[in-house]
Amino acid sequence: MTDQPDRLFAKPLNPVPDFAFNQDVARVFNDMIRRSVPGYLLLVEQIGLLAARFAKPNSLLYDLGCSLGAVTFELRKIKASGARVIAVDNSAAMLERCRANLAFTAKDHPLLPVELVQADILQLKWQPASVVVINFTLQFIPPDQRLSLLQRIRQNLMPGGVLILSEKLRFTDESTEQLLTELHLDFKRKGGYSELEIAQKRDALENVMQPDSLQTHQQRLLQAGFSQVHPWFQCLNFGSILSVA
Ligand SMILES: C[S@@+](CC[C@H](N)C(=O)[O-])C[C@H]1O[C@@H](n2cnc3c(N)ncnc32)[C@H](O)[C@@H]1O
Ligand SMILES: O=C(O)C(=O)C[C@]1(C(=O)O)C=C[C@@H](O)C=C1
Repeated sequence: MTDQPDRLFAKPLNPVPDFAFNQDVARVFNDMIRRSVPGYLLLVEQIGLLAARFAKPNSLLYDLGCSLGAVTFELRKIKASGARVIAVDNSAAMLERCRANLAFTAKDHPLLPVELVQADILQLKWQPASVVVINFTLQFIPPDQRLSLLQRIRQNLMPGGVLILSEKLRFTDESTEQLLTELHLDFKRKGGYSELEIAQKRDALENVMQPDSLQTHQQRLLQAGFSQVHPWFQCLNFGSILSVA
């Protein structure tokens, strides 16, 4: 399945529809996320490095909101005998492409088996895991359901297991929020997005994506029962946190 360049918001839309992970987005997502999230490729690669340190043999590694499988591709390279990757997404369109992408993977080195699950991560039937990754997905979960989701993740992590949570970040300091937002828009402009695309994408995300501050994430992760919370990556207004059960 060929990916296409992201031109979804290039023409005037009236009204601008709420952003949804549908066929149109899935078709351009590979391009969209690289041009929208600064440091994305480096982040995904480093997630593989962090996960490899904590993955336990004969355990599960979860990728929650797997989209096209970028994180799953990193998790399946991990050398942990008997481990399995469970890649979850509630978008059939995303999973269809993820399945096709996985089929193309070279078979020239041993890879962990992957199970694709179409489900709402809020309704997931959990099995004990050593690694859970939720990469730019929690921000699409209703804020009042985020703590209970993190508590369920914590309860299903083995001792010493980890959650790697990456999110777009909001800043409580107004000048920081304004500066990093502008720098993010500069990043999008450099990636070839027009002012119309930037404005329409922002409107489309308005009702479906609610970023939190780093402080809110840290407090909520401790409240969910994690013993250690380590912010380890930030690029402009996008960051990632490693939390240890
Ligand atoms: C920004 S994308 C995640 C990017 C992906 N993790 C990566 O690193 O390339 C958000 C994904 O979460 C999925 N998603 C959003 N809400 C979900 C839910 N409640 N249950 C399962 N998947 C969900 C969307 O379909 C979408 O594929
Ligand atoms: O904040 C934005 O403008 C974004 O495009 C961010 C973001 C994300 O963080 O998930 C939003 C939608 C797409 O999934 C790609 C990137």
